[in-house]
Amino acid sequence: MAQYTRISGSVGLITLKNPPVNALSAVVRQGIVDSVERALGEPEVKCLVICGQSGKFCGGADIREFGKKMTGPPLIPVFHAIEAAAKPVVAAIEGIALGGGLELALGCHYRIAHSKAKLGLPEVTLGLLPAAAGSQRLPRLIGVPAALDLITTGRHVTAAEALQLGIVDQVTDHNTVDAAVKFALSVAGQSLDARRISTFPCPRLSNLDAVFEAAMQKVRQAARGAIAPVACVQAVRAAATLPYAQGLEREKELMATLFTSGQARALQYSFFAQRAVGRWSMPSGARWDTSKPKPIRKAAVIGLGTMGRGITVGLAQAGLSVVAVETQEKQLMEAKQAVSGMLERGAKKRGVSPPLGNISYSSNIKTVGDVDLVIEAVFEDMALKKEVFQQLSAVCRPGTFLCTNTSGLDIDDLASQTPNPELVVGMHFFAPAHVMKLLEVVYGPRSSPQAVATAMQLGKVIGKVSVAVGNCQGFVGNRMLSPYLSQANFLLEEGATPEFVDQVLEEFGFAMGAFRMSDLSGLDVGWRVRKAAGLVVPGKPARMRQGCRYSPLGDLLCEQGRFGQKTGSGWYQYDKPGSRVAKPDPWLHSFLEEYRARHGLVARRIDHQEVLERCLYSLINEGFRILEEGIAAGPEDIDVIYVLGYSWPRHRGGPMFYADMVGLTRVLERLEFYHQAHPDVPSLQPCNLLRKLVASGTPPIHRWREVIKKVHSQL
Ligand SMILES: CCCCCCCCCCCCC/C=C/C(=O)SCCNC(=O)CCNC(=O)[C@H](O)C(C)(C)COP(=O)(O)OP(=O)(O)OC[C@H]1O[C@@H](n2cnc3c(N)ncnc32)[C@H](O)[C@@H]1OP(=O)(O)O
Repeated sequence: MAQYTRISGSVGLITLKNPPVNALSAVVRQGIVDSVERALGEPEVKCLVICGQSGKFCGGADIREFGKKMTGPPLIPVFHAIEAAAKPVVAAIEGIALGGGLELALGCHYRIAHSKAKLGLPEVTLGLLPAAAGSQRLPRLIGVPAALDLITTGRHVTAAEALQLGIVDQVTDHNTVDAAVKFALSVAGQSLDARRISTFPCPRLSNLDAVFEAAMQKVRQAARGAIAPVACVQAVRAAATLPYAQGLEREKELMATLFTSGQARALQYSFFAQRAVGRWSMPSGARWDTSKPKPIRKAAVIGLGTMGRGITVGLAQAGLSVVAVETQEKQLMEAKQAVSGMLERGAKKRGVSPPLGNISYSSNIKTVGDVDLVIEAVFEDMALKKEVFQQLSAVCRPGTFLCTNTSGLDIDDLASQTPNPELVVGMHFFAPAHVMKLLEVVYGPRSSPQAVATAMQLGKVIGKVSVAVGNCQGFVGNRMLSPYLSQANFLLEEGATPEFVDQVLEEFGFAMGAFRMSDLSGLDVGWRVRKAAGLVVPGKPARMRQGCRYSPLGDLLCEQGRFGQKTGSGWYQYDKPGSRVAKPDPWLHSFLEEYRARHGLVARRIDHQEVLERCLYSLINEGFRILEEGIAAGPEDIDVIYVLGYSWPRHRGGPMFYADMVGLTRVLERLEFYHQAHPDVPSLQPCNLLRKLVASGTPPIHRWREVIKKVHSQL
């Protein structure tokens, strides 16, 4: 709702009340209309102030209303009524003014912001554009280049930047509503002719075409197929070239296309999924709301390689006290320098001082005796990790949580090295660990709910989106990647090239195709895992292992020392080791031809559809297996992992959302088709849960949990 009160005798105060972020629901919109009408009708009222309850101005349109039948007054006429008012209206911006919230403020005659407030038009991140006249008012207020930047990126700006850009008129460190009331009284009675943004001409640009061409090129490059950023540029162009009323028409037309698009649905699903993963549950019934985390004040990181350094930076930046341990003196010195450099660069960016004093370095593992939690980040080798866990069990005080940063090793096996396996969880960070948002928190069968709650809470403290998953080979992300990469390899055997496979996957929206990504991560990583699993038989490049089809192509490249970017060659060639520019490699093409000839394989023409379906549907099929086994609690967990950790295009929601969009019946049919053609590839065999979902009438994704529950109860 919106509450109307009178303060200081002559000020009408409208307070938006719709927790948690005062979103502009139908009731709130109606409340604003009624309050404005009332204030304008009261002769004693000289001016109005609009604010939000609980220190939050407004988080924008109510996203939960999208996709439902629209009721209540639409936003544009509401904002026009405010702008047309004959009495000054001042927005008192505390906390947030985002999307429709900022558009509401732009409809007001003046804007006063608290110094800690954040403002922005993030609609593009939801697959939309600021279609409550934001795309038309903002360029008129701050000029085209700055408006293009804010609207196409959706970034939030601080109150200080908003003041500099001219979005707000004043910034205060004190009570914002008081400041706004004082300000409103000071301007009451003055002419409002120069305060109605819709009447402003858009600031002229001499190089208008060049500015818009450059903006379009920039968003097309960054968008990887997303349509909203392109529409945002088009809407701002309308503001720059058309009268306001016509610009609004164009804004509406562009919004109509976006509003009902699959991309908007995917991005809005992603928004809620990212928040839903915090409400984790385990198959035992333990849940986020019944498991209390222990506060972590002091943590230790063991092993200061690339991952350990990033984790140390993340912990120190979040204000924790960190003991950073590396037993090799030379490596310790290098790590200290690297960590300090990262902290200094990060602090410079944020305009704060680097938290160097939060870290103490040591080459002795015995120095971790008084910490609350340890994150072991030594080399990915089970024997080494076990040794470290045994040492930690001896030196840590009772109750210390022992976490391992691993991308796929057995958490339970490691837990068995300690007398308190309930205190052990996996924390799978993604490189670079201080930058990437994703954290897989992996619980073993003996991990206690409190250990999981503590790791999830710690993830939140250090700014990660944490997803709780069960223990299995590769956990969720890497386990699903395995059939995807296998299919990519099989396609090469059958006649495709790495360039073609990557092109198809990149056109789908991945930042990198399977082969460019493998070259970046290092081909030796998978080679080591396959060796440990007994799949690599030197000198035996046969195409079957343990009764299933196997492609030894990656192993053969590794045997030649082709580990990817770091060695200057892999699936592609590079100018020098470490170079990032992948070039097609004639050597690789002849190698593939010889390989096919040696195995009696005849290259055939493979089309886009086959590449996409075989790579993606096998990955999705593994996702259904993961849900069936209870390794992930719901499809949102998998989708968040893929969007944040594996560059799955956000505007496609994630693999499970994509399956829902394609249609489960279609996915099932195509998997059956490919499995018939390749009966020796078990990952193409449709899993039970997928069949069950189709048999139960292909419910929409938000109802899959009901079917999953039934499957689990029958196990
Ligand atoms: C057929 C043709 C039709 C064509 C035309 C139709 C047009 C009709 C529509 C016109 C509208 C156009 C223009 C306006 C559009 C918008 O305003 S879109 C929304 C823009 N706003 C945002 O994107 C802000 C989103 N929110 C956030 O970024 C963050 O939530 C936050 C505000 C910064 C707060 O962050 P934090 O404190 O970390 O809390 P969270 O956990 O993120 O959120 C707390 C809960 O609040 C829920 N929530 C947040 N924002 C909204 C919202 N705008 N609407 C509804 N709910 C919101 C969030 O989901 C959390 O709840 P839970 O999910 O239950 O945890």
